[in-house]
Amino acid sequence: MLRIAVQSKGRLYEDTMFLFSEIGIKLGSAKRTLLIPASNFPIEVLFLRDDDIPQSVADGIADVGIVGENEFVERAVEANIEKRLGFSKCRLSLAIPKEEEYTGLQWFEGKKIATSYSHILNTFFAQKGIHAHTHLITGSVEIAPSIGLSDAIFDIVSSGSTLVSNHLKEVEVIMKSEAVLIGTPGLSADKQIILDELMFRIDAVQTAEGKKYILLNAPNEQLDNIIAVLPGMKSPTIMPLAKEGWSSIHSVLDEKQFWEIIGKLKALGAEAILVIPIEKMIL
Ligand SMILES: Nc1ncnc2c1ncn2[C@@H]1O[C@H](COP(=O)(O)OP(=O)(O)OP(=O)(O)O)[C@@H](O)[C@H]1O
Ligand SMILES: O=P(O)(O)OC[C@H]1O[C@H](OP(=O)(O)OP(=O)(O)O)[C@H](O)[C@@H]1O
Ligand SMILES: [Mg+2]
Repeated sequence: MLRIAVQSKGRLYEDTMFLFSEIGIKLGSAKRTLLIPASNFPIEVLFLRDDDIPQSVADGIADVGIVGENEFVERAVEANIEKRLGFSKCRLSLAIPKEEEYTGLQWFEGKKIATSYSHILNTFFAQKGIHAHTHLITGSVEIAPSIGLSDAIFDIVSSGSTLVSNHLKEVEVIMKSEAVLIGTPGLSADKQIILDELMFRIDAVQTAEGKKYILLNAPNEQLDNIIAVLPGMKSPTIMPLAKEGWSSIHSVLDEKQFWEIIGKLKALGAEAILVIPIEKMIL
């Protein structure tokens, strides 16, 4: 059994539960139980505050954990990043009152900065030769300047709307973050097998992201031209239609190239184009 530490409530909790459902891991719905085994996979889920996840993995209390990279770097513990998960994306930024004129990093010299990420901030300032005072608070960081607690803040930013509603402006991005799967050093061979299966399933979900399955009908004389514009995984599947001289073509498209390719296909005489989402992809 592999033990995985997960945030007990909050943003990462939601995103992690969604990942578990996509990779087919079912958890019993025992409310307020902090250690729940999956019913169909050899893992048990340990629910913790996200701040405690890096240490619990480093100590081997949990074998692996899902946590924001920001929190992992802040704790500076011995654990490995096994996989970047691509969700809960945010950045850690310095922000100052919006009426202040920002003059570059020197602005922070001698200033007081409220943050929950003092290790990351102090490391950054030490590298840049700036002497500032960090004031550690664990929440509601954005309110600190307006109540006289600090001159500036260093905190998580995503859309930026929390900064705007607190009359702050983002002036420096220090770190980009996303959820990561971390692992304890020296996992046993048995547990490594379970972790490999877990990562295989996550890969299948990640590979399918941004990909669409496309089906279309085309006149046979245009087949070569149509195949030339379709990237596909290896090559498209082609099947004859009951209608003489026509074929059905199936392929996989990247969402980013989607509209450009559809335009070309239509120009080549493609008809009845169907685009279907792909849930998982195993290459
Ligand atoms: N607005 C956001 N957009 C995207 N990701 C975010 C955002 N806010 C936080 N995150 C990411 O989600 C993680 C958890 O955020 P959350 O606000 O749920 O934590 P918390 O308040 O510290 O919870 P806990 O009670 O577990 O300590 C953060 O460490 C960060 O990696
Ligand atoms: O740039 P934005 O999109 O506004 O997001 C940034 C905010 O999101 C997080 O708080 P959250 O909303 O999770 O609430 P919390 O204070 O309860 O952690 C974070 O602590 C910031 O305050
Ligand atoms: Mg926390």
